[in-house]
Amino acid sequence: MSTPATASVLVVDDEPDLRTLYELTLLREGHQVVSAQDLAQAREWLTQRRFDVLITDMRLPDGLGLELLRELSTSQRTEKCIVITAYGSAENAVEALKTGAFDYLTKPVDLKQLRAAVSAAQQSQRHVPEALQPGSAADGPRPTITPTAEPRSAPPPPAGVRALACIVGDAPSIAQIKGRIEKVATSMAPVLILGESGTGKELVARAVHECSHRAAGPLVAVNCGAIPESLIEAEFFGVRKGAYTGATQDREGYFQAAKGGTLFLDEIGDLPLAMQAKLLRVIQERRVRPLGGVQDEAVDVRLVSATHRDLAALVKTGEFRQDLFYRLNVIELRTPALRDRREDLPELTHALLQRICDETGQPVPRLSAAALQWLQSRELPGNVRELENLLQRALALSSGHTIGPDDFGDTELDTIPASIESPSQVDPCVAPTQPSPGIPTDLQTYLDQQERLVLLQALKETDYNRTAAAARLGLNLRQMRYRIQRLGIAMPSDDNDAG
Ligand SMILES: Nc1ncnc2c1ncn2[C@@H]1O[C@H](COP(=O)(O)OP(=O)(O)OP(=O)(O)O)[C@@H](O)[C@H]1O
Repeated sequence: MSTPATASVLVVDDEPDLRTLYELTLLREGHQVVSAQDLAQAREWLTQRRFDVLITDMRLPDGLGLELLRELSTSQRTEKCIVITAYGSAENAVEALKTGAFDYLTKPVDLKQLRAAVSAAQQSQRHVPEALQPGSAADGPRPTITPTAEPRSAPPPPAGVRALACIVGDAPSIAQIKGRIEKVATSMAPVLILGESGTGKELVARAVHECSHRAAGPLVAVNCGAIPESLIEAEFFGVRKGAYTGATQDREGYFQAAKGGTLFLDEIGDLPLAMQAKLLRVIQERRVRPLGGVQDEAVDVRLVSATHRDLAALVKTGEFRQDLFYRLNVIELRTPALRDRREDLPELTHALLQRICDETGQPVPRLSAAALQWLQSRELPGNVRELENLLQRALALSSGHTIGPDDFGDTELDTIPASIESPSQVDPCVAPTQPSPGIPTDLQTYLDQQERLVLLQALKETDYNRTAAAARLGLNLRQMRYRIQRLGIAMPSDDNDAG
């Protein structure tokens, strides 16, 4: 097997000049390179020996480069494939990734990106025991690619195993998503995570990152719905000193901060249209230009996006760009709603209690059978987040070593005071009781509590329609969502943004 610095590479391109250029570039990096001018020659090489990386042009005289990818996949070979596509050909790039390409490059190929892609592909090759490696050069060339007994990938690294373990549950839908995370983690293909609020989309994004060869790099998580529109471009692409009054120094954007790692775009469905166009350009060109900058910078991130909204429906209504959707949705992962995996509730409850107590340093109480039954009887439309909130509340209210059904009290949505104006209705720890108005001992907590009550009342009165509740309070939907998230308000349904 190659040392980490040296990869064995097969380059397939019918243009002799380009072949030479790629070969020289990679040889200079210390890689071992052989080349082929068409599919037939490439197949011959592949029957003779194993490579770390295969770089192939999309269009070849005797067929499409994708045929090689399919053959390698059928034969369970582990070569990482990089496909070179024509400039602006989004369909080809997406098809290549869906066929299992590790990455793609667009023509004219930037040699720096070529080097980076080969090195990333090489790093993502998991260690395979020498004995399992196929393809000694003993046999002569044969026209088909040799299947091997080699598994497609070894188990994920320890951080990946830990991240997967954080996704609690044994339901088939959870087992399936974990399996898919492991499978997709080793490619550069963009991942789109879909699922209701509170179903663990962020946990899934983290697991994709931790299982990937980019795990040593940063994971930068961005809530696209919470950034004020006027700041969004600077936040994503960075700012050069002097770009505007107040820009007194260069500042990195999310793309720069995530270099070598993963950029997690949460609530991607809330990205304004103008920003969608800019994001698309960055994905296509793999370059960003900071605000006020004169030079583009190469982008080296893997994109993982998530949303609780129906992106395909947003595409239909023109709220989300189809071309961007197509680009982000190369690999789709769906997190199941809690109601569709009720069997996981006991295990989840136990794991969440353990986690909350670890964080607060308190002993883990026992959950009585009646308490578990009480939880089982709830609808829990806010999914695992709602379960977590309920347990937190029960822990705060329970006095003994056991949590009983009474410790859950009334659910918060049932206990909104008739009038939100009376401070006597709020927690006495943070607000003074009547008749003396006094002053709260923790102003921020007091204000948060007041804001929470106002929001809950507005939501309740509008049947939990965020748009209507926001209008009642003189807020826009973006501001409303931000507040709901900041204050951890569990919503009964995810589809109530409209009208
Ligand atoms: N399968 C799970 N196992 C353990 N904890 C979970 C699981 N799913 C969700 N959680 C916990 O529930 C809470 C909400 O999860 P997370 O933030 O990942 O949800 P989300 O789908 O991203 O929600 P939103 O769409 O509102 O951002 C977190 O504290 C998370 O750790």
